Amino acid sequence: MTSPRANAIESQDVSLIFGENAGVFDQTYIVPEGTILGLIGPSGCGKTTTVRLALGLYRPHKGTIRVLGVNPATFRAEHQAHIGYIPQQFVLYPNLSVAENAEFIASLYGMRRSQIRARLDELLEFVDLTDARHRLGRQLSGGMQRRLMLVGALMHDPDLIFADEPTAGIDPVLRGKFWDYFRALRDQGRTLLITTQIVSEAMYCDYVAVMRQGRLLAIDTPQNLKRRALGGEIIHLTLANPANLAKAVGALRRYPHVKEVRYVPESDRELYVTVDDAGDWIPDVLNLLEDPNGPNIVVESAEELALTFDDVFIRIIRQWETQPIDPTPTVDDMAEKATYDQHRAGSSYASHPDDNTPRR
Ligand SMILES: Nc1ncnc2c1ncn2[C@@H]1O[C@H](COP(=O)(O)OP(=O)(O)OP(=O)(O)O)[C@@H](O)[C@H]1O
Repeated sequence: MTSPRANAIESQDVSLIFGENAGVFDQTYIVPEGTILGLIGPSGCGKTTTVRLALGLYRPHKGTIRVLGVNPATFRAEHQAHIGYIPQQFVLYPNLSVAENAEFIASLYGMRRSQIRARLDELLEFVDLTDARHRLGRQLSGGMQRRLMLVGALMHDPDLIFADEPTAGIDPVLRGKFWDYFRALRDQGRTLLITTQIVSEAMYCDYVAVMRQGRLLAIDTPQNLKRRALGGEIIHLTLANPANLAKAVGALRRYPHVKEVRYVPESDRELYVTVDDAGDWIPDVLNLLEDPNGPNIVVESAEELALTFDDVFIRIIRQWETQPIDPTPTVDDMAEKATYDQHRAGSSYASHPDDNTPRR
């Protein structure tokens, strides 16, 4: 068995309270090294505050936070050298070229000219800005400015990258490209914490934290969040003959692996059937219904109901509003669950010596 990766970020019971429902409350989460955590929630839910706490720009009123093994409130230049940050409000020098803007940022990290030149060529290529390297900041489109900010955040080759709503207000094609960049950085072994209000971006993340009113409502893999929100996965069944609907419901409700059977509104021959894993159970459900010695029902189609992340998030928020849910993963996808739980178990928040030595 491979040993779990270390955690780039460990936050335990962290609160920073600006006012009633303003700030962050009892935040417990981890970000394993080499993964992307997406922090998703509406405006004002506390995403930027979460990032600022991890950067050491804010100190918590309560709880502990460790970033690359260190309390971020005590970060020194040697720690910051491992961290890249794309803030929500970015600054570009309008009269400097693309290359000069990036060089200026790199010089703040004390990089040498030869290092800067090699790194800049590589990064401009990475974000398709090579042809624009001599263009002035004020001549760049909004999308080019964003890509230049990414270059600036990566110049000093950080291990851990924070990006605060990097895809806000940009077109879907460029948004997709940004997620390609982020996943490529993840594949190089870097860790990313990315905030967004765009719920569908959850699918690009390894782990997703759903935030509302300063609280983390749920943290898990995108697939597991779907399962938790729905109580499993849903098979959408269409029968050939409406006359068999009641018989099918009876047979399915007696089947131990079926968790729930619901009628599809305004249809006389369709059903939603909740199971643990739709892919695994569709053949069994078909065999059960079509058994000539049993119900003998002809099924016209059976497929997994593809719900969007918007549906999933609405359900998570509704569940939280009616009965606050445990934010820890409770899932049955063993591989993914084991990974996240191993990281959690391995993070002994209370036992960290309060040292100030960067881990890498
Ligand atoms: N320095 C501060 N002083 C007082 N209140 C603050 C401060 N910073 C943030 N807040 C409040 O805390 C809450 C969370 O703000 P935060 O900026 O973290 O949210 P957000 O999810 O990043 O929002 P957005 O998506 O609009 O950037 C908001 O109600 C905000 O008004």
